[in-house]
Amino acid sequence: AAVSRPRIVGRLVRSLVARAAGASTYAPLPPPQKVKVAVCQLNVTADKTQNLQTAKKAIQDAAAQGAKLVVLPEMWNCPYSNDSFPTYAEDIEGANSLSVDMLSAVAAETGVTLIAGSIPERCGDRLYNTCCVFNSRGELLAKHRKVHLFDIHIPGKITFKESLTLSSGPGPTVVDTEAGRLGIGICYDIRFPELAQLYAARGCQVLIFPGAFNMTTGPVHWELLARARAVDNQIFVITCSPARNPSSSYQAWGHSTVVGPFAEILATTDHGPTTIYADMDYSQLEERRSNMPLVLQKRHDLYALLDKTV
Ligand SMILES: O=C(O)CCC(=O)C(=O)O
Repeated sequence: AAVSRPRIVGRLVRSLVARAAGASTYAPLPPPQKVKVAVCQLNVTADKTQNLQTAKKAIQDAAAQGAKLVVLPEMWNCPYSNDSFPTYAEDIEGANSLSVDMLSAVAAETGVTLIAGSIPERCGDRLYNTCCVFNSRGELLAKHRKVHLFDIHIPGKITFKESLTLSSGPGPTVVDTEAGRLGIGICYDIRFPELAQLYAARGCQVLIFPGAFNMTTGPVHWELLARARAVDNQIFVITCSPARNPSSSYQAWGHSTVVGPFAEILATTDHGPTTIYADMDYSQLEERRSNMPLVLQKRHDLYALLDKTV
C-alpha cells in the first residue's frame, strides 16, 4: 500500500535547501563520507503505467544491492517530445500525482535518497521539466525545475525546442540529504559551467544531472561535459540517461556515468537498459583539493563567480 502523501507544501522542506552564499572557498562538507549510488538507465515507453513499474522495480533492485542514493533519468515517465509533455504532466504539488505517489512510497519502503530524474510538471498554466528529491522517509526535500531549456538547431541533425511547451525554472537547487549535499541540474543545465561552479562554491559534494542527450551531441559532448564539470570543480558528477528505445522518436544517447573528483570514470555503460553502481568516497574531495588547491590558486583579483541568487 502506498505511504499516505502529506500535503506536498509541508514536505517541501525548504529549510533543508542550502542557501549559503557563493563563497570563494568551499564550504565545510557534511557527513556521510561514503555513499553507494545506483544510476538507473531506464527503458522509457509511451505507456506511463509501465514506466512507473519499471522505475519502481529499478529503485527496489538498487536498494536490494545496497545503494543509498538512487538516480533516475530525465523524463522517465514519458517519451521525450513536446507532444508528450502536456499529456504526461502531473501537478507535483497536487494530491493526485501518480509519479510522486509512487516515488514517495518506494523511497520510504526502501530507505534510499531518491533523485527522481525528471517528469513534466504542470503548475497553473505552465509546464516545467522537474526533478524531485525524496529522503528515505519518502518526503519531498526539494524540486529542481530545469533552468536552461534545450533549444537547439543543428541543420540536418537535430532540432528541438523545449521552450515550445516548457518554462524555465527559477534557479539553482542545492539540497542536503542523507547521501550528502547535492547540486541538481537537468540535461542542458550541464552545459553551463557557472551553475556547477556555484554548486561547488556552496559545498556540494556531488552534481547530479538526469539527462537525455541525443545521437548527435551525445557521442561528442556527454562524457566530456560530465568530466569537465568534475575536473573544474574537483567534485563528483553523475549523469543518468534513459536507455535508447529503438521505437522512440527521440533516440537517447544512454551512457549514464559516474565521475570522480579527478575526472576519472567510476562507472559507465552503453545504451541498453541497466543500472550502474559506484562507491563515492567523499574524503577524496579533500584529498584532490589539497593535492591541487585550485580554489586557493584562483586569481580572485582578476575574476569572480557572481552568484545572483542570494
Ligand atoms: O545539450 C544537449 O546536447 C542535449 C540536451 C538535452 O537533450 C536536454 O536538455 O534535454
